[in-house]
Amino acid sequence: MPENNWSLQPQDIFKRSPIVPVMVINKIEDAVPLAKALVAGGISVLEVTLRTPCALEAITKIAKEVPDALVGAGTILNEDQLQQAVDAGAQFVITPGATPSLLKAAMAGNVPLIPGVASISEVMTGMSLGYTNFKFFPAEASGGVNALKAFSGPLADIRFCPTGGITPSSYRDYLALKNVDCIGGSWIAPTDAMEQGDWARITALCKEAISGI
Ligand SMILES: O=C(O)C(=O)C[C@H](O)[C@H](O)COP(=O)(O)O
Repeated sequence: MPENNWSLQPQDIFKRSPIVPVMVINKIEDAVPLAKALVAGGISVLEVTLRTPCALEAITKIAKEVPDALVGAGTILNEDQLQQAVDAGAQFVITPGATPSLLKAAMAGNVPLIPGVASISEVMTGMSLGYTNFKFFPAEASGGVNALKAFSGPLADIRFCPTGGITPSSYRDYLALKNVDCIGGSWIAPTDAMEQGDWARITALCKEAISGI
């Protein structure tokens, strides 16, 4: 297996928080209060999706101003975005899918990549380049809990963070799987709570989710 020069190992990211909020930040002023609300609720691994114009700036601010959080960039689709996320201060990078060139570029850098996969062949491509930890996306649409159970036979040493379509009523079923350390979801950081500046509600949602595990 190739060695990596990453500043942080993906297994340490996976073990740090059982729930990874998928964050869509529309207003830069929301970035730090949102991150603080999540950390206050016991969730400290944060995925900021690069789906909004202020996402990179949000990553920079959270990395500087919320030291208890581990902030990563999501929705990375190519090497340019990978570089932008690294330059913004992302501590890890997470993608919905993966190309061999993106996998190779991240493996040569210092910031860990969690590649998105939806099939065993995609996992095998990642494994051949040294990857062991993957985002299973879109989890529910790609077979959900049953698919991950089936993956655990041939892919016994591979760890997954399922994301996509996971809800407050299904996250425990995923976390109970032996090849799952953490799950991703947007329900924990709802847009309406952010719009209302209702940070207490977000903290409460985190606490409720963590206490239910
Ligand atoms: O933008 C990305 O890179 C993504 O991977 C998409 C997110 O993971 C899903 O949007 C999760 O959202 P929910 O299904 O609402 O929990």
